[in-house]
Amino acid sequence: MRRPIVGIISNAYLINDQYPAHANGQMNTDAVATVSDCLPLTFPADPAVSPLEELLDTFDGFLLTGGRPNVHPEEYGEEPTEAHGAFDRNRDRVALPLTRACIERGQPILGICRGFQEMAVAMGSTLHPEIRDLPGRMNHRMPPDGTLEEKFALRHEVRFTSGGPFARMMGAEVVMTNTLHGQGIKQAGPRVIVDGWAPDETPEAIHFDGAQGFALAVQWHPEANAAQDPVSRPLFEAFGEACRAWRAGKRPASLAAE
Ligand SMILES: N[C@@H](CCC(=O)NCCCC(=O)O)C(=O)O
Repeated sequence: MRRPIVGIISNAYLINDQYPAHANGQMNTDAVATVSDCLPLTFPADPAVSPLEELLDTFDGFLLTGGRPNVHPEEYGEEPTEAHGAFDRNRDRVALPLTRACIERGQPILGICRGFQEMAVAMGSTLHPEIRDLPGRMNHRMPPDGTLEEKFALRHEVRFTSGGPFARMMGAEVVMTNTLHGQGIKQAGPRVIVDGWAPDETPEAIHFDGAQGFALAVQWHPEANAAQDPVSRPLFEAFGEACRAWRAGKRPASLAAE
């Protein structure tokens, strides 16, 4: 049986400041290929060329990657301010409906950083545009002038719920992660279960009440050093197993009965 195919959502770029492109980081494709053991294919984050039903029919699972632009606040009922920074409305219009469809169908989906925020908002959460401005919060942003190693260095602990899905997956209740984000969950949606927190109580890991399939999201970047990092590896391995099951036609019991 061929390997499962994982759709990796793109970000929008201008090559040479003039040539529009869809792309994603090589760390993401490498993690999906070598740790999840799936075929990574990037798809354009544009509903005009990536219709939801075709995405769902084409891919066995989805990776919503990080991205510098922020989810537009109108997706969670708020007005944009200067603090919200740049947006990518096309990606919002693909990622949020895709999240809801995957959670309903039990089709595997993994969210990273912006992808974590997209999945949280898709399921009713609100975001704060700059968490480091909140009392008692750390600066979760990457060092802007750092090297790649410095940007993706492990910077803070994440504490998981004892006995929760992340603690069981990682074999630990406290782990170290990197951090490259300015925004964060302000109010979790009704089905969003926060399962991991930074030391300043910033939500760092979520799953979804009633989700029948693999639907997990993390605020940090597990794709960095995914093959060696003891936190990243089990996450991408579990994602790959879920995609293999989907590829083999296995469906959550509640869905199989339909
Ligand atoms: N824009 C959101 C999400 C941050 C995120 O995905 N960071 C990784 C981006 C890496 C890069 O392309 O610079 C936020 O700021 O919280």
